[in-house]
Amino acid sequence: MEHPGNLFVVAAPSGAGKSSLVKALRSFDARVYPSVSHTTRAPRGQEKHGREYFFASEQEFDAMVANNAFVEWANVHGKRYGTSKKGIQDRLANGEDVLLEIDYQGALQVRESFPQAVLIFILPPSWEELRSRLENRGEDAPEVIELRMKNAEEEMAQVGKFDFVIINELFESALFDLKAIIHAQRLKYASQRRLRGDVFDSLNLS
Ligand SMILES: Nc1ncnc2c1ncn2[C@@H]1O[C@H](COP(=O)(O)OP(=O)(O)OP(=O)(O)O)[C@@H](O)[C@H]1O
Ligand SMILES: Nc1nc2c(ncn2[C@@H]2O[C@H](COP(=O)(O)O)[C@@H](O)[C@H]2O)c(=O)[nH]1
Repeated sequence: MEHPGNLFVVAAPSGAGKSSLVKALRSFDARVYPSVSHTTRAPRGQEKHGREYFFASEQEFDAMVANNAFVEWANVHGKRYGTSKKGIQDRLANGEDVLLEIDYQGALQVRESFPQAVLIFILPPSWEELRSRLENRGEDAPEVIELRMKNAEEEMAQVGKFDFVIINELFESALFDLKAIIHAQRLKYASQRRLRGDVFDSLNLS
């Protein structure tokens, strides 16, 4: 589907640091809109409905699937997560840049509907560091951490299907890489033509 906004998809195993990177990115770049997903998992800590996620019951999620309301959805770590069409289509159509923070299954589904989406994978620097980040975050029970570490093997095996890979070792360096990818995408001909059509027109460029 063609649309004027850029669509960025960031995937990573749980704990690699994608939420932290996207949050930091937003403090520099208000032009990129992070989509809020629906999930059947329970809220953690300070999470608020409509801010981190729309928390849905299994029945509510089933109804959205039946109504074809999702661009993508997947089972991740035993719960369901999905990106609603409503949340992103209008923004993209209005020329806004949208960023999805989702798992690899969802990312590959998004590519089917939006072939021009930019798929970015975040890797941790090591297995030890991934475990230590999950443990130090202090949000998940030990059995949940074990499940996420186990699932990370399958997730990381998908890295070659992505357009860009960022290794999140030093946070500032990974953030720089993320900003660079977004900036490069915005500098592409089609994006510039959409944003700066007046300049192209005045230069008599088509
Ligand atoms: N470069 C880094 N160095 C050290 N710690 C980091 C780095 N990046 C993120 N962290 C920390 O690692 C933990 C996990 O990060 P975060 O919650 O952003 O991961 P995530 O990939 O979004 O996980 P999930 O998919 O479960 O939401 C957090 O406590 C965060 O502060
Ligand atoms: N396919 C999708 N995956 C999603 C979506 N929203 C989040 N996620 C991924 O789920 C896991 C776990 O997240 P957590 O908040 O419970 O730690 C993580 O990999 C997210 O990226 C979505 O809409 N679709």
